[in-house]
Amino acid sequence: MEAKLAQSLQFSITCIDSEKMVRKPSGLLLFSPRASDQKRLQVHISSHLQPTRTASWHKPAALKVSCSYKNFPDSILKSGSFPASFDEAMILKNKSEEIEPYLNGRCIYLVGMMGSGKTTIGRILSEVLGYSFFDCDTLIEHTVGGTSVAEIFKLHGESFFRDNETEVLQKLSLMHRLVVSTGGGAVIRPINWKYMQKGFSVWLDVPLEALARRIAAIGTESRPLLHHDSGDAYAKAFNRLSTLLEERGEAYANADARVSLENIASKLGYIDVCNLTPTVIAIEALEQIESFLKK
Ligand SMILES: Nc1ncnc2c1ncn2[C@@H]1O[C@H](COP(=O)(O)OP(=O)(O)O)[C@@H](O)[C@H]1O
Ligand SMILES: O=C(O)C1=C[C@@H](OP(=O)(O)O)[C@@H](O)[C@H](O)C1
Repeated sequence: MEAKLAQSLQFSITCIDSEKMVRKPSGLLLFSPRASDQKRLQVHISSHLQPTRTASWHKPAALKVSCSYKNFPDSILKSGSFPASFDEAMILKNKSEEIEPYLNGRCIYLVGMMGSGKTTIGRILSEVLGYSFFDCDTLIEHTVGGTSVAEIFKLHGESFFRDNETEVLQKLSLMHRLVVSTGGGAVIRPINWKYMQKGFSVWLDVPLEALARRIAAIGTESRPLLHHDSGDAYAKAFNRLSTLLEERGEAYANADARVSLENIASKLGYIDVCNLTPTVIAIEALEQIESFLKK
């Protein structure tokens, strides 16, 4: 899919007719929240429903539902090595059906530091919303003849990479019904915001410690700005990421919506953000988009 888009980016842009593709939500879900919230919620999802905060995802609920696991795409129940609970998957599906009509086909751009989960969360969001998913880095790699991001940095330098990044964002901004995982540095050029403002931008705000843990676990081969040959992987990643975050913090805050993992963890009573599954984070992203839409 991304290969195909990369080709179309080079020749012509195929604009997707969002009107024809809008999904009509339907279904009936019955939620029985636990003792802490005795109020029984009946959530009718109909095409006339206003986007309201109906079932709150942060209260794991005993669910009486009219569907089964078969109703969920694989990516929701299992994103990489992160299995989602049935409750989480149900709430995500519910929330996505609720807000999808109000997006009017506008794209969602995920921004955030390297390792913040833009690709992981982006794939989940695209699946539940019935959108296509694109990763800017992958599109840039295709545009530059299949050269990896690391090689592009090495052979042509960062500003060449940034020019390609801007070009890809400009072309994506002409399209509809996409979830786009941008590169961590896309926020530094004001022109990129002009393109992203055609849709909704969502900042995945992940604490530095968690980012450094993730980067140390997966390595820095594909992330040239973090690459190092030796030394303590966690400490190196932490130091480099913290410098980058100082430079970019304000730029990320330009996003329409912010998904703070610290805020989600505190709502759920978790001490560490590493307990948050991608599905829970995707639900919060939809809730934050919904709040933005209501402004
Ligand atoms: N909620 C999460 N908890 C733990 N690890 C995560 C979570 N989300 C993503 N990851 C892991 O972090 C790494 C970076 O995620 P990725 O989605 O590639 O980030 P980005 O696209 O922002 O660089 C991957 O190994 C991914 O599996
Ligand atoms: O933060 C950055 O400047 C970069 C982030 C990377 O993308 P991810 O955020 O997807 O890792 C990639 O675009 C490039 O290595 C530069």
